[in-house]
Amino acid sequence: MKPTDHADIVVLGGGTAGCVVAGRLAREHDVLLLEAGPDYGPDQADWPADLLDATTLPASHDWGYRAGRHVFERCRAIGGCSTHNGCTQSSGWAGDYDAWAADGSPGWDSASLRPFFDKAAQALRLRNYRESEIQPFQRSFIAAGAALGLPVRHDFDQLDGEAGIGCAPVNITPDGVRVNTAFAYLDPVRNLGKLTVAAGMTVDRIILDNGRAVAVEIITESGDRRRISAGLIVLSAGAYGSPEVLLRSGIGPAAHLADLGIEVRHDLPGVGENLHDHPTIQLEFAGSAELAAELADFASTHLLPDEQAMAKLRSHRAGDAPYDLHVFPWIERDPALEHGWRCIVPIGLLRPRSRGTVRLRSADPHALADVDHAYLTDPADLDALAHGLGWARELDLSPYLGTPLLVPQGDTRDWIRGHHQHYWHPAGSCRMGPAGDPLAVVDHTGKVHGLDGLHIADASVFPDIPRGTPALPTTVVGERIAAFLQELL
Ligand SMILES: Cc1cc2nc3c(=O)[nH]c(=O)nc-3n(C[C@H](O)[C@H](O)[C@H](O)COP(=O)(O)OP(=O)(O)OC[C@H]3O[C@@H](n4cnc5c(N)ncnc54)[C@H](O)[C@@H]3O)c2cc1C
Repeated sequence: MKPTDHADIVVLGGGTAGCVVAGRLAREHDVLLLEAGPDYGPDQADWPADLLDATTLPASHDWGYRAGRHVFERCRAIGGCSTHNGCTQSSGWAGDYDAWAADGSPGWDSASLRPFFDKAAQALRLRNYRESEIQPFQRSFIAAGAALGLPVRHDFDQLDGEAGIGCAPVNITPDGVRVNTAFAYLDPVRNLGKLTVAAGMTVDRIILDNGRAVAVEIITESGDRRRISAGLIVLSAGAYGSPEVLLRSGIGPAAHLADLGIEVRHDLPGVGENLHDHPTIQLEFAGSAELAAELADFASTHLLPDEQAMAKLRSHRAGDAPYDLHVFPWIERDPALEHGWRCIVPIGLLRPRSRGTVRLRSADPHALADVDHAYLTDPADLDALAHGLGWARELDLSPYLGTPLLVPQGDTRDWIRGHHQHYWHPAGSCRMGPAGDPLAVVDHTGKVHGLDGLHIADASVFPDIPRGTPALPTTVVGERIAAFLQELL
């Protein structure tokens, strides 16, 4: 569908949160949703099979962000990362949100957010695995964690959840389809006449006039440049994409913009700062013959998801919080190994202190940003990961694990420094906070400080990433900011 030259509300980025905002607002208002990738529509028959299949992570539709040995997958399709993610839905801890509110973001305390978590859970059709659906490797992980003293609990979507081990709810239908936010939020309003989804549209920049965002410049798939004026713009291009669009628009740290030859339209030092993610370190083993046989047996009668169970652990760095680490094992097919399976046991730090940046390489809208996560630059992060690694090495998964493929060698801390990975959870690069906070980019309603007509709603606004997987919290960001906007409109 072709976009018009004016829209009352334009949402930039049809990803996890963008679909929520567009879907909620399009019940009453005219909304144009612009997405760089394809929109496969409401009929699952039109979707690529890999994006529907929730048992494993798809490799298609990736934007292509890289830095050194790190690959930062991001989905370039309607639904954004909700269209290719692992479907684990966890909320994080109440205290994380209460801290946001205490730091000057009213309406984000856990009590205020509970109804939005409930709405998100309902829209995403969250459900818990039945006992019989838990595959053998994941079952053995729960048993091994329990043997080390962790209580078995399936409370990952509870803001008052405790340390423990079990399965989080998932947004997966019983027949294995990933319920992305396009299915959950766009499909119910596609036929109401107020939503236009324009796919294949790369947002270059936002046009400002006298301190107000008034239009957006886009590039179509055929390379044409178009300008669309808007009454209200909501930027939802994700933790890498949203700072990219702001910086190309001349909204960001003046010195960085000047280096790139971009005219400074609004000096906002926090844009692209505060980038963080959950850093991880992982153990890897070849799967044993026994594991291969049991998986084949299980798969003959059940869906076989790669990942299902998780542990929440408490390190000595957790402070008042009940936990600060996840251990989230998965299996993957590896034809180079004798029995065809690789077993991965990653440990993720849920409240990292290290902070990095998103910086433009050039003003070219097709050039991906320079993403520097600065993982483990705060020594406390390394300490906490080392604690989790020690716990994971105690797990007895013995009947299922064969040859160790990746385990610590030499000094553990040096080994972590050389092998750490990430949990695919970039956040915080347009952080929320009060006007007096020099690095805050948006206020509690998502409005960009110092500008009218421009809001942001996605994982970039997290001041500190919640201690849970971020898909559900990001959906809640969409719900929360859509509700603030409904009050304004
Ligand atoms: C491989 C993987 C597995 C994951 N597994 C889980 C999991 O199991 N559980 C969990 O909770 N979290 C998981 N996550 C993380 C979670 O999915 C993300 O944190 C969350 O979806 C981010 O949502 P968002 O709205 O901020 O961004 P996105 O969903 O990335 O949305 C951004 C959208 O903007 C579009 N866009 C970007 N730039 C432009 C532009 N210039 N013009 C037009 N459109 C643009 C993108 O194409 C995309 O559609 C996973 C992530 C990945 C990558």
